[in-house]
Amino acid sequence: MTTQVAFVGTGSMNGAIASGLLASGFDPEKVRATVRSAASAEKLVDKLGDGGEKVKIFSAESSATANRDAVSGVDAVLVGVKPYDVLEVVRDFADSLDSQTLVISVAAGVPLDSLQKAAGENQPVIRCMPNTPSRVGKGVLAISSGSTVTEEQKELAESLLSAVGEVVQVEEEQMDAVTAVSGSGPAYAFLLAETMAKAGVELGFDRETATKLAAATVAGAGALLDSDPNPEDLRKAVTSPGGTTEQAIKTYQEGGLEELTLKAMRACAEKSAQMSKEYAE
Ligand SMILES: NC(=O)C1=CN([C@@H]2O[C@H](COP(=O)(O)OP(=O)(O)OC[C@H]3O[C@@H](n4cnc5c(N)ncnc54)[C@H](OP(=O)(O)O)[C@@H]3O)[C@@H](O)[C@H]2O)C=CC1
Ligand SMILES: O=C(O)[C@@H]1CCC=N1
Repeated sequence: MTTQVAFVGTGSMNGAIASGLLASGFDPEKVRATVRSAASAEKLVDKLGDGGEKVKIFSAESSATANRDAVSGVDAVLVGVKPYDVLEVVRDFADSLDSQTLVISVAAGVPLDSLQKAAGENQPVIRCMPNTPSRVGKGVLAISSGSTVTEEQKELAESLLSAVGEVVQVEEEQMDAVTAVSGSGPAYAFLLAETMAKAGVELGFDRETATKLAAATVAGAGALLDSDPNPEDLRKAVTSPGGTTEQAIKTYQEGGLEELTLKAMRACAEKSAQMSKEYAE
């Protein structure tokens, strides 16, 4: 692929996409990445993994034109700064974009309309809600395109993003729900692993062993789900009638796991909707 791509703000999320893209074989010499501090720029080489040393890295602290330099002449820009920084950062580099450069924001709660205004009324913009398993090529990336995005540009976005996971087209109004399920979702699975490890310590393991057992179990369950995306069947296959698992599942269900999960995901979606109002322009 000869596409050139710039990552503006390369932290947890954009760093995961950049690493996943490089691991998929994308030419590191076609990748630029920016961060705010010089210290983060130094650490980024290692964080990017395969080919990280060939990526051109810019820091906004070291150069006031870092983001403008990074986006100039590329085919796609992935904006991965915190939501409250997105519009200011996009406005700052907008004049350095080629007219065809695709601007993809991965920020939660920043509406397409606001991105469009910040980038310029004819600039192609896409709102994306990815997740961090993109780092290992197992992401889910929901995208919603602005009105000026051509079919060819949608294909470019899909071909770039599908290198790190599954790309799903959604309507923008579904982004709050997407954030609640897949954007924030990895944290729920990690919380489960964390909680299981703590409970393992209560049951008598040292912390290291408990964490190893819990993490390997959640990772193994994820790998099974990957080969057979049917959680209910997989759960039933572990649960022998009258056996041990049944006791644990019953305890979870009687304790309100379903209601609590719905409540947590509603809170997440509501926060995303509230942010969309805050960043509406
Ligand atoms: N983390 C996640 O799982 C997900 C995050 N997102 C979205 O991704 C975005 C980033 O979140 P996350 O990766 O967690 O945050 P991080 O804090 O990890 O990353 C933010 C990055 O932006 C850089 N940055 C800040 N200001 C500037 C600037 N002016 N110019 C260039 N770079 C800058 C930071 O550099 P420095 O380190 O030097 O400060 C850092 O590299 C958010 O909008 C979030 O909503 C979406 C889906 C999932
Ligand atoms: O917590 C957040 O706001 C970001 C968006 C989705 C996952 N992390």
